[in-house]
Amino acid sequence: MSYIVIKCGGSIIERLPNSFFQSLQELSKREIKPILIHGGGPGITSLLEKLEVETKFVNGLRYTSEEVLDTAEMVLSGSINKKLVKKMIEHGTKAVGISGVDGMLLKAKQLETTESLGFVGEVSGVNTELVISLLKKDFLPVISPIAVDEKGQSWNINADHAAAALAKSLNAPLFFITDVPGVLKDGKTITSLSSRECIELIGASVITGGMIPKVEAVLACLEAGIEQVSIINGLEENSLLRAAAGENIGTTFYNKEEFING
Ligand SMILES: Nc1ncnc2c1ncn2[C@@H]1O[C@H](COP(=O)(O)OP(=O)(O)O)[C@@H](O)[C@H]1O
Ligand SMILES: CC(=O)N[C@@H](CCC(=O)OP(=O)(O)O)C(=O)O
Repeated sequence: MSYIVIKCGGSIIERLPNSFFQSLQELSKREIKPILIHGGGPGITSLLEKLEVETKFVNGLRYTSEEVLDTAEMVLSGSINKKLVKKMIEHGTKAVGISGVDGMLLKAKQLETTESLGFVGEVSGVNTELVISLLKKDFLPVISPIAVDEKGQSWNINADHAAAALAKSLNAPLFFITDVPGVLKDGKTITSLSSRECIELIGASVITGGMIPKVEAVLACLEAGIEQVSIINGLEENSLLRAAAGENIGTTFYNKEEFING
């Protein structure tokens, strides 16, 4: 069985066109099986504001205290995960929502960074058996990026990082669905990028904020030999189906240097 991993960003979850869910339904009937992993950063921020808990980001990653962790888990594994599953059911898809905690789907350890980020983790293992068993029964897994360690401690994983770990463990192409048409420079979409160019664009502060973990995730995938990673606009009608059909939309990252501009 072969797979594609689709990561849907919190930036657009509330605004996804119906064609996105129709595309997932269409893809789920094909031989290459889709798996959806989602974020929900704006939803977490909005609940934290209501709770009057301060929140800050360091290079696109949220500083996660115990209180922030509880809120993130509630929003990601609760409301957002179920909202997506219900939308997919409405479109005829057999969707099953699970968090990275369930069945230790995403095993975590603390993310090592220069500045401590609290309960921000990185994925140290993926229970691919669980994902594959759902797919074999024709369920489409919808995964939230809260992970767990052997002590039963939850960890907040940036959804882009979690998507890369999942794609790497399944050796699957990865599509990031977000609110911009791809990586932008001077207002224009860069259609293809190499690893070297990505690092340069981060260094030059062209890539900032939430685009940093996305590009870090891309680099991890390319390093692991994933054939194709793309960042595409979820607001564009049928963007997912078009990208899955090989159309060159958004920004595509290839691990073969000969396909790369510049
Ligand atoms: N060079 C860039 N090109 C495109 N977007 C960028 C760039 N640098 C920073 N960004 C920001 O990254 C955002 C996407 O990241 P994020 O908000 O985390 O999305 P998502 O929730 O889909 O993961 C864009 O909306 C944009 O504000
Ligand atoms: C550690 C970290 O940053 N976790 C993210 C998890 C959600 C996420 O990544 O959502 P998006 O895809 O919408 O950005 C957060 O707390 O916002």
